[in-house]
Amino acid sequence: HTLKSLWPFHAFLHSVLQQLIVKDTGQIFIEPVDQNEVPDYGDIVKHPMDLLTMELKIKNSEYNSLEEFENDFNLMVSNCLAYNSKETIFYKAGIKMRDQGGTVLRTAKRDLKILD
Ligand SMILES: CCOC(=O)c1ccc2c(c1)NC(=O)[C@@H](C)N2
Repeated sequence: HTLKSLWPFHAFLHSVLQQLIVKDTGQIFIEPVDQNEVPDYGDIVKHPMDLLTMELKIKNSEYNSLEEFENDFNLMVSNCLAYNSKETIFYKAGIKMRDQGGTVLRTAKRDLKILD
């Protein structure tokens, strides 16, 4: 059996998401930005994304490939780097998530290839 046939694809994505959640030590990516707390967020960020929303999309089978999952990860990070100025904690956490999450995704992509 390969992972693809034995294990539903969404179980694989869920394990990748868990690894990204571990990297979010400041827990700033774990749920949607509260636009009541950050009133101008919607003026700058047109397509918000966060890890909880990605989990719900996995459950709804909305990802048909690792690339689609990766696109939402990259959207989440680019929103963070676009909205927050460079000297902020949020921006620095965005850089860290881009780098550490990128490594998680590269390994996941390699794992999928090996299993084919
Ligand atoms: C309770 C106030 O919460 C926030 O101000 C806040 C909380 C979470 C945030 C965020 C802001 N900004 C962001 O760019 C994304 C990454 N996360």
